[in-house]
Amino acid sequence: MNIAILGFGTVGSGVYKIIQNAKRQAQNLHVRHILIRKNKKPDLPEMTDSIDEILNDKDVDVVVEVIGGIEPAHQYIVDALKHKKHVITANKAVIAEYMDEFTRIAAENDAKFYFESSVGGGIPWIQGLERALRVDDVTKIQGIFNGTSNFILDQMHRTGKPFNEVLMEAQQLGYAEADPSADIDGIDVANKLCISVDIAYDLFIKPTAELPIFGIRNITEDDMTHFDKLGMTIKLMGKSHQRGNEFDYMVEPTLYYGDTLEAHTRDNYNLISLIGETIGTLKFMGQGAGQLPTANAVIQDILDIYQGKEHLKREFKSSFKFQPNLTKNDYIVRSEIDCSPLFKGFETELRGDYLLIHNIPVGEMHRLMRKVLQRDESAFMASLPTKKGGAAK
Ligand SMILES: NC(=O)C1=CN([C@@H]2O[C@H](COP(=O)(O)OP(=O)(O)OC[C@H]3O[C@@H](n4cnc5c(N)ncnc54)[C@H](OP(=O)(O)O)[C@@H]3O)[C@@H](O)[C@H]2O)C=CC1
Ligand SMILES: N[C@@H](CC=O)C(=O)O
Repeated sequence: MNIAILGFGTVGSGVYKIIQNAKRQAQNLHVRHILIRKNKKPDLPEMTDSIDEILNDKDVDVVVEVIGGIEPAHQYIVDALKHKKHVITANKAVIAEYMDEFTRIAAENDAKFYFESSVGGGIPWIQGLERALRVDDVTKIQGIFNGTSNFILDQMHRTGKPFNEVLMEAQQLGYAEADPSADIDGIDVANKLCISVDIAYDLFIKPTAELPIFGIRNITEDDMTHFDKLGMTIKLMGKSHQRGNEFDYMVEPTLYYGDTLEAHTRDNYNLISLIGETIGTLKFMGQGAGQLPTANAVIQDILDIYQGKEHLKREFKSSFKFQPNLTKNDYIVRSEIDCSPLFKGFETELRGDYLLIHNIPVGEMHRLMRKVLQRDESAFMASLPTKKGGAAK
């Protein structure tokens, strides 16, 4: 099977490396072209800066898009599918934005569009979710979806190193996005949750600014110490629930007690869970970022095509409505301003530098927190865990 790799960075070079050292079924794969930027000096005989050379090469079976970003990645994927080439991508930003278009064009051209590596890096999450959906409705998805933010929070927690130092380490290790604000502001989790929700509920939701998304940019070493004293560990989570004809969606820092799997998810690892009617809770864990785990998932998709393994069909026809206030949580807020008047309709409690807000609808919490941020751009919030039926105090 002949492959063209678009983009030769962390993931692209990982795919090349695995195929060059091929073992087992990967021995059936051959890299025919590697697209590099215009005017960049090619270091390998497979390198070209001409996308047309790749699109017009009848012997290319699969195009692997790992350039990242929206354009030209979007155009290259569309063009490759229209040239009847199968497309594999790890680019969650472009999938979250154009999943419906890619799915339609792939079907019209009898081509496959697979993207296992885009959510959870090396974890077979999409495969697991699609498999669960063969039998069950999935009523809840929640996960640590971002390796960089998990690495940052875990390192801060275990070593006490400052945020910026561990962010730099994550960048050096190849975990972070080209613009790491996507990792720390929750945008990358938002994209991955959109992709998961699209598949789980068979609808198409784009990662817009109106969705409840709050990242970890503002967490401080003092916050970490405070949470530690409470016996809790903080994780950046993506969550969605489906009830009746409605679903919710949120990205937010979340506190976990030390005896949970989430609290024990370290380094660049991700932990993604689903709840299905008959299967109950299923958890998927593995390296959510990094060269070889991600490249491994790309290769798995290519091998699925090689073996003629079909993935789940998507029609995006479900009538579920987005309801930001479907679920309620307790939250902890740190701000330099007195923000309790903003939350006056809810039960609140002042604990030192932190305000606890009880039983507030999630959408409302995120809406009010945006108001807090307008007056104090360093404010931070996290949702609190429930344990044995009760809210954390
Ligand atoms: N790194 C990871 O752990 C994971 C990454 N992903 C996703 O995979 C994709 C690739 O990520 P990653 O490999 O880390 O990113 P990198 O930035 O390391 O690699 C991207 C490569 O594409 C090249 N490139 C950019 N634009 C063009 C263009 N127009 N034509 C040709 N080449 C181009 C870049 O060149 P230059 O260096 O000159 O900019 C760079 O070599 C992203 O969508 C990312 O979100 C998904 C899961 C995990
Ligand atoms: N930047 C991403 C890369 C993988 O998706 C992350 O850190 O998870």
